[in-house]
Amino acid sequence: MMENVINIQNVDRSFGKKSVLKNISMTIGEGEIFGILGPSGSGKTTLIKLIAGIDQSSKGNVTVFQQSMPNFTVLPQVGYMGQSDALYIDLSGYDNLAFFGALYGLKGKNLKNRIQEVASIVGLDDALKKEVNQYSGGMKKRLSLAIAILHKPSLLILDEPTVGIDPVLRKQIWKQFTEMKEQGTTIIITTHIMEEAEKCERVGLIREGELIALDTIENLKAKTTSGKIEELYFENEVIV
Ligand SMILES: Nc1ncnc2c1ncn2[C@@H]1O[C@H](COP(=O)(O)OP(=O)(O)OP(=O)(O)O)[C@@H](O)[C@H]1O
Repeated sequence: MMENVINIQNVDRSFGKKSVLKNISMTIGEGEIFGILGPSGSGKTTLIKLIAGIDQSSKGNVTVFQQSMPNFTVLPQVGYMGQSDALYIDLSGYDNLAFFGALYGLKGKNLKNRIQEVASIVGLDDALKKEVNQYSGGMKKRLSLAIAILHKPSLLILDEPTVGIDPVLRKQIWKQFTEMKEQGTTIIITTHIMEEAEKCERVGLIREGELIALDTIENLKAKTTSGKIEELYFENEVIV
């Protein structure tokens, strides 16, 4: 049986008087590729930050690997890639990877090999020696992704991972996600692009902080008359 890695129960998140997440409940299973789809400002980033333990809910519970979040003991098992790059731009790509690798406790030959491995996954083999301030936006994004997967996390949380990445590399990165999934990694991806959401096994649709639908792409499409998931955003009824 597939175990639930993530359990979100009646979660609210407010900033002052502004309610950004409203009574969200969902579970995500081990080895699932789960998409969080919603327009800009709907609350996707806020939600995954609660899962990653970077932020705390105002109400309700988030558990990851059966631990109530935020929880430091869970962090080594989590890889997180935010929307803005957290890179040292005066260092080379290699040194960025070496720095974060050391934080994760990787050393010596293991670290070296793993850096080569992740660099090749994201197509940065030839750019590792360059300083990051010479990288393009897409290259920085790929380096951030390489850092997020460096320690082989069991849970990978990615905020719009393939924005600014060309289709060829996007395909390669998705292939890697599938391989990681097959090895049991749970992957959560936020996106506002339908095509990207369609690659996920299940998708939660968020609108103005509410989870309006959650299902497989196939089932979500079956709930529409046009066969287009976008349609669900224009319905008033919440179908979770
Ligand atoms: N720390 C904060 N203080 C106040 N408001 C915040 C804070 N963080 C997020 N918000 C607000 O919460 C809402 C949801 O933001 P969030 O970043 O989660 O949306 P999103 O769906 O990820 O959007 P995008 O796709 O543009 O990143 C926005 O209106 C945002 O202004």
